[in-house]
Amino acid sequence: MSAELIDGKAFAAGLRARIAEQVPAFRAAAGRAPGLAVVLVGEDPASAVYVRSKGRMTREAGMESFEHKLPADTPQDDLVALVDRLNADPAVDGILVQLPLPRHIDEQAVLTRISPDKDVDGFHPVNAGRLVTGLEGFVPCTPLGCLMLLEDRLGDLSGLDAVVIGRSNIVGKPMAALLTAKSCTVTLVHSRTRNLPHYLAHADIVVAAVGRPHFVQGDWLKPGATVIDVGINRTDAGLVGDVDFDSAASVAGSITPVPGGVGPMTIAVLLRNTLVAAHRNAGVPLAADI
Ligand SMILES: Nc1nc(=O)c2c([nH]1)NC[C@@H]1CN(c3ccc(C(=O)N[C@@H](CCC(=O)O)C(=O)O)cc3)C=[N+]21
Ligand SMILES: [Mg+2]
Repeated sequence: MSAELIDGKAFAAGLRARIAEQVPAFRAAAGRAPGLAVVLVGEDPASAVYVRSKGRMTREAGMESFEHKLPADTPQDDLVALVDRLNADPAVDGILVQLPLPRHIDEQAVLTRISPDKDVDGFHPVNAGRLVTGLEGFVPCTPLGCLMLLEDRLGDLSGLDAVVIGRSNIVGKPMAALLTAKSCTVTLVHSRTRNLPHYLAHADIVVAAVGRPHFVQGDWLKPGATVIDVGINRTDAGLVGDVDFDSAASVAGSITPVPGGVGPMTIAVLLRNTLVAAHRNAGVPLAADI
């Protein structure tokens, strides 16, 4: 191992502390706390763990957490009706509907129902459009967290070659848009890409979001590259990323671990987006950029 570790867990703790520092000013100006509503449908144990830690960290930051747990067989209309009530509730600044949803529910029908101004996940097509056109909106938490780690490590990203692996709406596509906005030369590769190592050989930045354990090999990387591993794969050996950590760490300049890398950033950015939403929704300017 010669790469430096990018400590996402520590960075996320610092970000949450900076958010918590700004909450009292919002409370004083608005007369209420910023509020985040989290909706969980069904009993998926991993989802239940995430939702619990989101609630705890929301409260630790001084914000209000509204948790809605619905049975797995909840009709889509009931879920949509709940989203409508949360859209109309002035105590709720951000709404997160935990994914994946049970199979009988049309995910897009639910996500597009969330008011774009409360869409702290940044999954609504209006916010996706705002991101690619450079308008103010909400950016999905995982790619924004990756960008924060990259800028902390590398400073100005302008002119760097970036390869994003994976083209999901949640990570790959918004990540490519963010890096493009930061003037990187971005290549988006995916499962149908021929000769993936060809593209990686030139990449100063690699963001891996493929959902395949240990997929990215160290000998594909440019020596000194900065590697961000978005993968959360549960295997018999525990939680592993999309990057083959041991081989990658001997070639990369710096690399995020799994766990302790991108995952904690996702929740910290969710709190950041919620604080930003609260200020926008209440018409209270934010004192400092976070
Ligand atoms: N509407 C919605 N928004 C999401 O942002 C969302 C979602 N649905 N569904 C599930 C995925 C997954 N996700 C993670 C959040 C934190 C960690 C995290 O904190 N991971 C820790 C360890 C977790 C563990 O040990 O299991 C780490 O990587 O160090 C991981 C994954 C948010 N998601
Ligand atoms: Mg793919």
